[in-house]
Amino acid sequence: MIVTTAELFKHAYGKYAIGAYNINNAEQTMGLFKGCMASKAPFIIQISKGARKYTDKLMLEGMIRSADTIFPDAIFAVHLDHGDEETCYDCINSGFYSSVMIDASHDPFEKNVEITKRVVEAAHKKGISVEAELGMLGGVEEDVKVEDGAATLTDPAEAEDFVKKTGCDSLACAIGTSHGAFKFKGKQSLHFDVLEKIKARLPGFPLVMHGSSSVPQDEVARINAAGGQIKDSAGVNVNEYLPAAKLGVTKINIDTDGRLVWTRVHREFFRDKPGEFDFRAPGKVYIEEYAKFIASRNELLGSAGQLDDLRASLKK
Ligand SMILES: O=C(CO)COP(=O)(O)O
Ligand SMILES: O=C[C@H](O)COP(=O)(O)O
Ligand SMILES: [Zn+2]
Ligand SMILES: [Zn+2]
Repeated sequence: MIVTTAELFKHAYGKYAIGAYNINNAEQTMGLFKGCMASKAPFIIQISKGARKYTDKLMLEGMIRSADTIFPDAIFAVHLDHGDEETCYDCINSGFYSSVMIDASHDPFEKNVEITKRVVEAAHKKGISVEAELGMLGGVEEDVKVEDGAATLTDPAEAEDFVKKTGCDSLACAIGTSHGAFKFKGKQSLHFDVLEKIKARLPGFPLVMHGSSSVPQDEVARINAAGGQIKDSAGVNVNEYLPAAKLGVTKINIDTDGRLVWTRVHREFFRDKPGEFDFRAPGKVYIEEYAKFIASRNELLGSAGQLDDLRASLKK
């Protein structure tokens, strides 16, 4: 069942975070649904602009509709990840997405407000939730690369002002994470001090953490042992997910880790079976491994086991 992110956040706020996972193909979709069903967790399917171009946006829509039929107990939102204004309107008008992200965080504050406000107006007319972003994460996004040192943490006073001015339903904040597999140099922690200040100014308001992959070092070691060359990678400490959730982070975005699972499975598979050429053989392994990974993340986010209680609360 497709619901809005606002409905998911209402149940999760202050208690646990909903995992937001990107999908691009059928194997990822199957693994995601299987993992969420095994761990009895609600979830958010994220669709990036890149994913919409990879096969076709309608292909993704078809896969998700089919998964919804195959797994009738699933409760999830369909969310556009890092949208520009035009893509937001396309998703809002599609009648399929239940949530969009307008990411104008690279524009000056007033322009970000202006653009976000327009998207909120269009989305709310159709009952669709809007995530906006303030502050700048480091690392690589689809169209932009934020150079080392250029990332800026979200200013709590600006965050309060921004939410009041735009009417957005949730806010992606920069609290020290970045996209991709190379987040930190050395050991670093999230900026819980900033998060606390944002929560104090926006009590009860759902916050979003992008760039939350943990980049498991055992996974990277296996990839490299099977011919990969991923150097100096580092991710978020998984023991910081729940403390962040208690401070109002209701959505935690994890994409890179899933790509690492894919890379490990396929590198090891073809290393060990060099004569194999049926792509379904490694594909099957990947679906099961991705499902296991998703279930393990839902446990860490606290969303595991919440499905029945959420279902009951949605009926009220
Ligand atoms: O924020 C993300 C998607 O919007 C994903 O972040 P990661 O690169 O850490 O997985
Ligand atoms: O934030 C970016 C997400 O990880 C999606 O990545 P993508 O734009 O390469 O699909
Ligand atoms: Zn951004
Ligand atoms: Zn992101």
